[in-house]
Amino acid sequence: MPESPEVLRGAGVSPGVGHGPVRTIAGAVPEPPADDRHGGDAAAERDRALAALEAVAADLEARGARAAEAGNEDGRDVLNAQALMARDPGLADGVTAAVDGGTGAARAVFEAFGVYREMLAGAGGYLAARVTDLDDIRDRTVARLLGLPMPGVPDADEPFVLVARDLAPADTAVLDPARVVAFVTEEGGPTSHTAILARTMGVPAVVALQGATDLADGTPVLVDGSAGTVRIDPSEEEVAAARAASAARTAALEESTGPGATKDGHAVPLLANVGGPKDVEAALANGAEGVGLYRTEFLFLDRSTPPTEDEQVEAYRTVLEAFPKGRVVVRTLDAGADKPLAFLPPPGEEPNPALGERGLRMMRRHPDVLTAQLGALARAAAGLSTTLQVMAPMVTDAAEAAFFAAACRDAGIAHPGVMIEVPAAALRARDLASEVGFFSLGTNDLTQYACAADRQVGGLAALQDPWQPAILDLVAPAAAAGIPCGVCGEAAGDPALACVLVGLGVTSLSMSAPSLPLVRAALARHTLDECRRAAAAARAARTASDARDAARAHLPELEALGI
Ligand SMILES: C=C(OP(=O)(O)O)C(=O)O
Ligand SMILES: [Mg+2]
Repeated sequence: MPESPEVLRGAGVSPGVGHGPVRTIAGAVPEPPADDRHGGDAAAERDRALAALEAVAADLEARGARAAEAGNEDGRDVLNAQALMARDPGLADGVTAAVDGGTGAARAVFEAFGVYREMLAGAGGYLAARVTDLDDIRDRTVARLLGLPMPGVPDADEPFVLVARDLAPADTAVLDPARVVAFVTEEGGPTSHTAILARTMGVPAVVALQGATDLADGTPVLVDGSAGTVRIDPSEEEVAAARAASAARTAALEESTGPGATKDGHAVPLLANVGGPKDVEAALANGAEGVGLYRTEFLFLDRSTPPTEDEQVEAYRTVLEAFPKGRVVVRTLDAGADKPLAFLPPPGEEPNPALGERGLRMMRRHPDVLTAQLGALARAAAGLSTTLQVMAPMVTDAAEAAFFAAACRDAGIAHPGVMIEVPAAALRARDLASEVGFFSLGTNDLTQYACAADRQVGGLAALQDPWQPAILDLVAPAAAAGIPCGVCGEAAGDPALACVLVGLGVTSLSMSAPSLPLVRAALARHTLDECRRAAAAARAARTASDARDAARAHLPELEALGI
């Protein structure tokens, strides 16, 4: 049936249904003209400028208090630090001097911030990373003085659908999942960090939706994060039907508990992807049997110096202790490309950072950082019953796998493994399997590299699809290489694809915690044989969408789960 023009289609990256009015993150605030002069009353103009700064500081503090009430204490700290910047006496002096010289309030604010901006940018590292925070305060103050809409996440009393070109980490620090019923972005691919964040928060999301930011504020929309659709001005019946499907799914999910297994009892441990101790609660709440991917670089994003061994031990031990009967797979730092770390910059200009020094390549250049991390991991696991497994990202061949295994052995780590996310490693998985004890397939990067489609480019979403039969062809040799082979890329969280991966021989699945129940339910309703038939049918297809359809034909129970 052709779809009505009221339905826009993007990439569904976080399941669920959200209904509410559109609220758009306002666009850039323009620079006030350089010749902006006030009418002559300098005292009044100065008061206006300083009052605007104070109002911005107070608003940031109020948002901080709301973030803390919603349990987001990191968000509160970021916002309080911004409020302090807005109240900096040196900044007020700069504004006063410019206004006294005849400059209009908005331009005076813009120029006073400019001085600080240069100082911070010049300082490099952590301080340079604060330039964005400073720009945000400047833009808020200028918007207030010029009567323009406030940039950043809008304030609203009723639940709303947040629409943006893309979401910056600073925008998301204050998001309250009770108020934001869905995300819709014009950019961002299925493996972008906006998509990962949406899944972590359990908020339905559609990304790479062309024309998203043309939706007028207040337009009612119905977002389906599984189908990737946004229905404009839906009827009451449509909203009710979507809600009913969503409720049926929730009911089915409530029945799905316990360890992961197919209908005929083939065990498939279901694990969580975490970025640090803060994600443990959601992992446990969703029944994770352990951690399949601990992205350690997220602990150290905002620092100009490497973390000390003691700091690391604490962060690792908290996660290890949460799974005394399970396993925790920790990934060594994956610095570079989409996860730049200030204290580990690339050695020089890299025209293609995704193809540059990242992951294990970076660690080989900084062996001291790798040794310290492995040492901290060994210390963190000492005396605990949890099984610690440690894996390296961005491994290309058997020599690199051997290097990593030796470094682990030297540190006293018993279970070294590697991620399979470079096509060369997947094709020669047997060579790598003789060096390490396990594989974990990173389907996000594997898809990026196999399809030559940068995961940060929203326009290429169709090519960043792990249903591409070529990706399944790369999974197969890794799963058949004779050592345990999990999947920790986002593909593991797609219930239909999870069944296919199990059919290809994958031995565990790790995903954002909110995806666990649906994957558990999908597996529990299909036999290993059905999964194998679905996998064979998907590999025999010629396009990603044909592969999806072909697999579904062998997974009859997906529909009952609203998938
Ligand atoms: C799990 C993966 O790692 P990341 O998304 O952190 O690069 C992957 O590439 O699939
Ligand atoms: Mg990766």
